[in-house]
Amino acid sequence: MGKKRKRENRSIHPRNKYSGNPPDFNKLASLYPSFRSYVFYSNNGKPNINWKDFNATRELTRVLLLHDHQITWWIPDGQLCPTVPNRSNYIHWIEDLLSSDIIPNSNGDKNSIKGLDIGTGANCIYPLLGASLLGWSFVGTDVTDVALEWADRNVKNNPQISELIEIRKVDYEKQMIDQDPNDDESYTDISRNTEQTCDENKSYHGAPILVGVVKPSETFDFCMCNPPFFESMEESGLNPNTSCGGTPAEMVCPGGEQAFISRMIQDSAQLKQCFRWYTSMVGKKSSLKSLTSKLREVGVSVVKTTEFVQGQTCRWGIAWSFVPPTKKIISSHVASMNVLTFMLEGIQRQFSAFHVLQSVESFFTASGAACKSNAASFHVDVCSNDTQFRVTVFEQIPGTLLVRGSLKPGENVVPGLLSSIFLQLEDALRKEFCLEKVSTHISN
Ligand SMILES: C[S@@+](CC[C@H](N)C(=O)[O-])C[C@H]1O[C@@H](n2cnc3c(N)ncnc32)[C@H](O)[C@@H]1O
Repeated sequence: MGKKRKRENRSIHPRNKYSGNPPDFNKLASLYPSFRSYVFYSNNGKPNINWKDFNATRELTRVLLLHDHQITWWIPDGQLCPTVPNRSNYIHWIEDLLSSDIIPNSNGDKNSIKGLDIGTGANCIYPLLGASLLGWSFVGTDVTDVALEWADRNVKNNPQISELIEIRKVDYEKQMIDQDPNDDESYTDISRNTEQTCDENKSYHGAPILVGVVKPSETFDFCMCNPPFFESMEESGLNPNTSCGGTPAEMVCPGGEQAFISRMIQDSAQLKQCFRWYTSMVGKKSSLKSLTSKLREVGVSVVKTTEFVQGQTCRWGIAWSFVPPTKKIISSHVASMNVLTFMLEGIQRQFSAFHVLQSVESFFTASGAACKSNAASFHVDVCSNDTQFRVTVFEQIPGTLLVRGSLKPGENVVPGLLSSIFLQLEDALRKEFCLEKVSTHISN
């Protein structure tokens, strides 16, 4: 129990309303009679609810949204019931991305942030939280009638923020008609490009996600998505310890999250800078690697990942952008294929740039290359049979280093060789120095 609490504290975002301040069931029970009926007291006198009871978890979400966010909210039986503290973490992570200087902030007006929530669900949780916590405006999309009807109700029942939220139907039929019936390519050719790295060639054949949903000339600061993670309801194996509901339409899509997010990536490669940040939740850590490779293939400028620990389950977040990174982080000549860069974030306290430099040297020496390191300017010159290059380690902020590899002037290298060496180096350094949680890749 102590262990679990520690884990939750570690993961909750510091700006989350519930960080260090978990929901007070006693107080909520005394204020809301409808919630009181679900609260029971365990032997140690602590109030709790039966997490396996959908009605109890839905009522908790209702009173938390009302009490802490002044949001009037409801969903019909069986629809996916969100947990408010956990969903808030994703919102705050996006807030961090938007305020970071990883990419330049072209939208100078902090007060007019606009996001698109892919698959907003009947619960419409992200637009409701984003609008009430941060004043963001949203387009929330969905495909099912029940989701669209209830998301709309949840918006209309909150006139204080309703102006900020548009619920948009993803019109599958219309998209199919608009498409040239002989032109199957528009949706299949990009998937072919990424199939080599696609998990068992799973591809998405569902409704449009971004292309065809975003209107011409529309731009957004970000998109977010809690995708259908699973390939079947059996796979979802509904958590026996909780009852958060969830219908097949909400939980399942052919190919699962791999296919869904891969389509998001393909769409983003067409829409490019229509969004400053593309983001999605990821249900399985194993999906991250293949998604990250796909992102590299389509030429994104930045990828960031994070971990959301949600009680006993873990989820991950992945974010990417086509906006060129700020000069502050990465010099302009990074665009040349002769320079590769990656960030090491979450470096454990006992390690410094010097340790990383030493490790870079051992990494290349172990593979038979000759190395000459310069501790004063934090670089190692590497000379192998194939090529010569310099690796430099830069301190960014405490706990974050930038590692840059650059070919010696005039040096040519087999295409892809430097990036493949760098992927391995990045992997090795991350394993040695970083807490597992966060990683950032910047590549050209
Ligand atoms: C896991 S639920 C997420 C609901 C809500 N955002 C949340 O976090 O609780 C996934 C949602 O995506 C919707 N969906 C599936 N395919 C979609 C598509 N192509 N475009 C928009 N929404 C889609 C489903 O109907 C469902 O409401």
